[in-house]
Amino acid sequence: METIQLNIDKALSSVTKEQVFAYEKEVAESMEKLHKGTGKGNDFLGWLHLPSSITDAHLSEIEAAAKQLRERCEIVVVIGIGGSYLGAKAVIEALSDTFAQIKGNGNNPQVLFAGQNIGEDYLYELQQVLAGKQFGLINISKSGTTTEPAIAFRLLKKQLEAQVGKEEAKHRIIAVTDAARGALRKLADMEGYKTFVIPDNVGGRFSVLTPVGLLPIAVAGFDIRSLVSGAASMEQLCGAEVPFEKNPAAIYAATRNALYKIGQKIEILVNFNPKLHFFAEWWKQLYGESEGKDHKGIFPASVDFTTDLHSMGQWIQDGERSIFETVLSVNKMKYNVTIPTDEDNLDGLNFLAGKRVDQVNKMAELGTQIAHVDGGVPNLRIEMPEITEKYLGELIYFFEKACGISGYLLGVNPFDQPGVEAYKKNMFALLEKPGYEEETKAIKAKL
Ligand SMILES: O=P(O)(O)OC[C@H]1O[C@H](O)[C@H](O)[C@@H](O)[C@@H]1O
Repeated sequence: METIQLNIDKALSSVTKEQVFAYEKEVAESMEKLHKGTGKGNDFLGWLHLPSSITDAHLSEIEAAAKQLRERCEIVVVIGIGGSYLGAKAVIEALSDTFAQIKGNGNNPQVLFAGQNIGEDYLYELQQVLAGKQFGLINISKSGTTTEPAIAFRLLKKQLEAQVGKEEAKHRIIAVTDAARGALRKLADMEGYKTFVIPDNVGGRFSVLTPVGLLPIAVAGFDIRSLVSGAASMEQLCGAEVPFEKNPAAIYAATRNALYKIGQKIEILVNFNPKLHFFAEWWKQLYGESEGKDHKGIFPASVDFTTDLHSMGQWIQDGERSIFETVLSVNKMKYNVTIPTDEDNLDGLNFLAGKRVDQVNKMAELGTQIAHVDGGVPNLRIEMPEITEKYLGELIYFFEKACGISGYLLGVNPFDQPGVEAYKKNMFALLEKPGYEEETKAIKAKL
């Protein structure tokens, strides 16, 4: 059976296999911390066995709720930020027709996003798109108190109720939030919205395989069962009992930590397929929030190739040698486009006539790998047979498991994010939120 494959051969000019394998014992200890729940942040390990424990009944409930929205709505707006946004966005973008918003999307509603920014023009333009349309809302917030989605929900709830009335609006709003806490839970219970629970022990950035990701993905018309089963097969392949050298999550965690140790402090997730752009955004939150603390951590960056070879390519080839690349490589394209021959051949490209576009892309990929490795950029490669729900599920779990191991190797708590509160505190102080009087005074003195 085909699965995603990790290959670290082209990183081994910078670190030796021995340096990677020297992590075997520490990886085993990290793995034990995860599986026995004895490490830091052990109240957030609900993602570890999530794929294998999702029940058929739970998936059916999500599918039924998705069906309700699909039947009533031509547009569904998913409201959320961070972990309550990026997983669904990543999977939907990866699986969708790139031009679905122009072409239409068959029987599927358009899925749009809000609450992931505080862009006034973004919200205005979204409201204009929704005017006169049959739309619905999925409001996602684990804490139920995050400002960005709360502002978006306030606006769009009002608009929906104005367009279809309060009663119908109730059937078009679904809330995904904590079982008991937070303003969104209170509001949903008061208004009588259908709700789904984000388990207490699953942090936002690890929540894509809960209704946080599964509901929007199902609304968009994709197969959540296949996504979950891909993740479940990776749960086995990255299990605690799988030996170090055969365990892709263990090898990835060890390699990136070995590279970090020798000064490669930036990891660039590379794709050669624009559909994976938002997968990298999801990955950046996963690794950035998990590892960037105590003044430590690899900085997770991303590029889309070949696009960014024409902008960032120079830096990567020739800039400071503090980076390594992890390339997401997709074997098989969905469609077949052949380069035509041209009588005049003014562009000199007739040597490519008859070749598929992807053949050119693959040679760009190979050429880039060789150039970057020659230029001193260690290269890890993850091969994906094709972009399907199953392989995305595998990739998601692989990165989650490796992230847990890697965070423990680094010596941090991979499951908290205390640093993100600093801007919120200042923003509330500047906006003179009741209860922030002291902070307001203090921050105004700094202006
Ligand atoms: O789901 P929510 O509670 O609204 O949180 C949404 C996001 O914002 C927070 O500030 C955190 O940095 C993220 O880890 C989280 O995923």
